[in-house]
Amino acid sequence: MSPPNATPRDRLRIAIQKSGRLADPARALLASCGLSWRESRDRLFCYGETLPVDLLLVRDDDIPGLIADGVCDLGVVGRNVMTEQDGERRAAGKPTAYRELRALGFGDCRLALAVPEGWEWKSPRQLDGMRIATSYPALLSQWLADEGVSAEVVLLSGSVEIAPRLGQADAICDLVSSGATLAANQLKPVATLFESEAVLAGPVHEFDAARGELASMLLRRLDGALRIRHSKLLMFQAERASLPALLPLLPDAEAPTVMQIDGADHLALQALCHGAVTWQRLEELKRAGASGLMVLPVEGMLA
Ligand SMILES: Nc1ncnc2c1ncn2[C@@H]1O[C@H](COP(=O)(O)OP(=O)(O)OP(=O)(O)O)[C@@H](O)[C@H]1O
Ligand SMILES: O=P(O)(O)OC[C@H]1O[C@H](OP(=O)(O)OP(=O)(O)O)[C@H](O)[C@@H]1O
Ligand SMILES: [Mg+2]
Repeated sequence: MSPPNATPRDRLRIAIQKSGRLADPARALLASCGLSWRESRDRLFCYGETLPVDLLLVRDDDIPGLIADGVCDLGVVGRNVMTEQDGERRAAGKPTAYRELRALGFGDCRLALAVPEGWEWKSPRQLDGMRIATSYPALLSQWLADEGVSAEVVLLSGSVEIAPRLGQADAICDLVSSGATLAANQLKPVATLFESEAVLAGPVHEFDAARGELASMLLRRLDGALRIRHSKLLMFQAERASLPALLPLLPDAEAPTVMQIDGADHLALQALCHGAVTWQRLEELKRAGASGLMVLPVEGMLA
């Protein structure tokens, strides 16, 4: 069932971050699915040219709500934001309104609990009666409940790491990637509450026929794009006798295509490798009997 205020549309609308960490990779990924757009003057809306798939450029925090309200059909957002807002909705007695359709492999980070470096950390029970600053109250409260800890959650919308130095909180719970921000604020991570990356989010209900077809096509293209994102096509020649030495060097390759040339023993091979094809790997293949090695980028793939 569609949300009540979803207006009938035959175009698909995807919400992405206007500016920030997820903005460029989200756009690049959708462009690699063959989408292109004409941007409005205010840079808030992009009209799909190659396909009827438009973009809405917004704050990342607004994306789950736009999907819940049926204003957008899909969104690219951090799993952290989606899950936090789902927790907040459920705490307010509202039903789940969106779900993760695909993990997108960028925007990796984790939600961690961090304490002042001088603390001797033993267990979450040390947090009993303490104040913890966070922008993720639902995820933190759930973790505290699971750990049986009774602590005060201090809600901050940003610059959470500074809260202990300002005396606003004893510990913090925030996103961590390199750990540099924690270190700069004399904090150390002691527990990971949640692992995150960017995801494609969609509604819990099915789309109507027209948008359903568009969404299915987009997901098929997206799967192809995600699969080949780090892939290379490797081409080379070898004697048949070298195959037992060569094949173990291609553990990440799909079954290679093997063609005979110049009689039965001289072969041409091509293999789609999903891992890194480094110089070192090429040199190992050469030592194992490969010649005429060529590495080609892969532009697209449809299974
Ligand atoms: N340090 C980080 N490293 C990697 N990914 C991160 C990091 N911090 C956040 N992210 C991911 O990127 C998302 C967007 O982060 P960003 O800092 O751009 O958001 P924001 O400041 O809330 O932006 P907006 O203005 O859209 O509200 C986060 O929700 C998270 O999923
Ligand atoms: O572990 P690190 O690599 O240091 O990254 C962690 C920091 O990145 C994010 O903030 P951001 O830089 O987006 O600034 P913000 O305060 O505007 O969210 C997050 O809120 C942390 O503060
Ligand atoms: Mg935000």
